[in-house]
Amino acid sequence: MPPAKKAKILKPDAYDTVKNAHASDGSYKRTESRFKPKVETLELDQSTPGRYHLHVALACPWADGALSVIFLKGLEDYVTHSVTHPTWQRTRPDLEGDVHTGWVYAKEGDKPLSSSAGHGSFDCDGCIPPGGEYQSIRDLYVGVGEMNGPFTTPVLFDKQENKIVSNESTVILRILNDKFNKAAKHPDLNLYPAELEQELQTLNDTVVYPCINNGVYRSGFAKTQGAYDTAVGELFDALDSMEDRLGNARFLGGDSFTWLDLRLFHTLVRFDPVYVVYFKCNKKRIQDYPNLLGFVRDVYSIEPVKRSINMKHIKTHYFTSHPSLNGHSIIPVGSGPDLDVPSGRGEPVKLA
Ligand SMILES: N[C@@H](CCC(=O)N[C@@H](CS)C(=O)NCC(=O)O)C(=O)O
Repeated sequence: MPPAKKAKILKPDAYDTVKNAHASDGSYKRTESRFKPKVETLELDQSTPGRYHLHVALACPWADGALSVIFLKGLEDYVTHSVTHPTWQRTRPDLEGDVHTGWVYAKEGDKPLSSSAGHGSFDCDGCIPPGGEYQSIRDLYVGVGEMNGPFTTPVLFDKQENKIVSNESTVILRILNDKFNKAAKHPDLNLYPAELEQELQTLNDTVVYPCINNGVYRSGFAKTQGAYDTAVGELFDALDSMEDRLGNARFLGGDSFTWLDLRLFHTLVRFDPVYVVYFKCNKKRIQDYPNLLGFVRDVYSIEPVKRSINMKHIKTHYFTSHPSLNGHSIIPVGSGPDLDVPSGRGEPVKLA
């Protein structure tokens, strides 16, 4: 048998997509999503199972949050989903000069993939291809005429019309909560209680999104010391304030679990295993915040949320996808606190 071909080792920077989206002061600027329909006026089909499909990277907090809502609402038979390989790959490996790397599809049992710089070997466990001709998330965007990236997950896709319904997680969450209740097994579960709408939106817009959800990325992708110092300072101020808030209430809006808890959870559950090390968010760990740790355990105890968490995909993605941050794709040993223990914050969580 001929010897297995050795992967070619590339220069770390050559295949790295964490190169775009920075301001002149070195701070990270996330690109706005392009498909943000107004949910109130959106008309969606509620009687054709499988028409809508969610493309998910399980490592991605935004996409994984959307998958949690599919499970929470009992929509898995109506809105199908697929799961990418965790390690970013060149999406046009045969095209010389096209150095884009991003999410690609594989199926369980396929041969493991190396990082785009040629290091390591990462299996395809948990990958679910979407069927059809899509090899990557880029293919999906290109298929609807969107030639320029970023080619992000989540994407809610309408297979009948061959179009992207939305690629913005906040919009997709609201769609899944509001728009498929005839098909949902749990139509009464409402993650957007009207009486909390304004309060939660303000808390999101001023603290949770900019300083925490996006704050970890602003810290980790900063290209100057000043940009990093600002981002990490705002991040830990925000975590301190959430620690205080969750000392007085079980969830951000009080007794009931909402979309904003889900958004906060998906960042916190990745914090100790990934962001502390990878994004240099090491002033404190979630483990050092009793209320935040209890909150993460409470949310993780909600079975449909837990079902959406795949720690192997989470760790593999971050540590193997950006050669300029972790050239040899070594995955650190820690996986964060044990989440399978009672939070000590009262009765087991029950959803309304
Ligand atoms: N605003 C978007 C952000 C989505 C996003 O940035 N997803 C990342 C993964 S966590 C991605 O797919 N990045 C691919 C790339 O930048 O090439 C949302 O919340 O849906």
